[in-house]
Amino acid sequence: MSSDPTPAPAPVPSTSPAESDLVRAARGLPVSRTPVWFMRQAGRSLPEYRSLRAGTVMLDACQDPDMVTEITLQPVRRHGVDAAILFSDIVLPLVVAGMDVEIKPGIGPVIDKPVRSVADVDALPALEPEALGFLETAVRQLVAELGATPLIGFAGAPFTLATYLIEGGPSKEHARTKAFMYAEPEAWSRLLDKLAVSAAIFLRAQVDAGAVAVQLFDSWAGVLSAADYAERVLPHSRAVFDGLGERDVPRIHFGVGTGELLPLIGDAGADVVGVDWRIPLDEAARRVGPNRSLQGNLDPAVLLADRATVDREVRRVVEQGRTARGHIFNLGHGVLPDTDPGALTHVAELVHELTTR
Ligand SMILES: Cc1c2[nH]c(c1CCC(=O)O)Cc1[nH]c(c(CCC(=O)O)c1C)Cc1[nH]c(c(CCC(=O)O)c1C)Cc1[nH]c(c(C)c1CCC(=O)O)C2
Repeated sequence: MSSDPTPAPAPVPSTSPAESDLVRAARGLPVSRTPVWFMRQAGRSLPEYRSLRAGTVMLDACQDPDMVTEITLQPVRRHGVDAAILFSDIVLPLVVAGMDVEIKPGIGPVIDKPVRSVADVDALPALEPEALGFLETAVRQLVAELGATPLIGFAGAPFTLATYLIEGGPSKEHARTKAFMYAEPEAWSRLLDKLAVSAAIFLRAQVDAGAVAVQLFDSWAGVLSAADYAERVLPHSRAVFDGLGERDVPRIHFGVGTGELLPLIGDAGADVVGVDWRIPLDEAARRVGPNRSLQGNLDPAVLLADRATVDREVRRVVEQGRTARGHIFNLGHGVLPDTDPGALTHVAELVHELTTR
């Protein structure tokens, strides 16, 4: 309707997390500069994390509000990123519900008695919201400390959690998971329903305590065909987002190797689609369409290269990101353990320098 040719003025940086550049980019609104954060920014790449965590088991650290608060804040202080993401793990809701999940150092989540039968699915314990008091305490403390910096809450998507439950640990092909999906479609659907319910409880607890955006990690969804994803997985991921009800927080939906699934990943109810490094953001923008923003997609391995290479790749991602409705700069997957933290700080500064309006 408007014929005013002058572009919208750049907003001044906000003092409210709900009005931050992260939230605005997620909604496709004008930003003062492209917001940047890094998946797995809190954790193993930081020496201050390694010394704080020494002697504490990962899953205990995740349930200690003071430790969660400090670890979550570390990368915000160090890198000047535009968002914090709660320090936790996608398997935490399963642990709190009473499943015998362990995180083995150097391996990842391991389950003693994997889910292999219909009876195993029906025997899984449910997550009680009342058990998440530690999480609410951590989020409230964090929000108080973070000031204008937004906190992202997160959960693992039903499919990715199911891969750990069925395989019993990390796997490459997820063959047992797919076999169960094909052989026991009804039990599969009940399993993913249960996981969707607990993911929604986990997200609601974080949002109700003050997280202003959420990310659903379906890290391993890229192993599925589009048809199987659409029919057997997407409805359950959508149920997680629907479980947020009227909570008006932007929803980020991420998976690895999902180039062929991007339109569907958006359709599951995302405001922002997370993209790994395999396809450029301009192509990703074409695939998700004009109604969603993008997050990504610097290859985490680029951070192990020389500074000139890092700068060239950051510039490319920033330029290609300009074709999206909104862009949140991030890596295409988590920070690799050997990453020099100085490289992350540099990337955050460079993105800000290149995009300040
Ligand atoms: C594969 C894996 C999981 N859980 C774990 C592994 C092995 C990790 C490894 O040694 O590399 C165990 C784990 N998870 C996390 C830690 C601690 C810190 C660290 O190593 O950096 C550890 C030891 C933090 C985390 N783990 C996760 C987060 C949340 C979000 C984030 O910071 O990006 C954190 C702090 C989320 C998570 N957790 C998991 C997945 C698939 C995801 C989704 C993100 C992804 O695909 O990488 C399962």
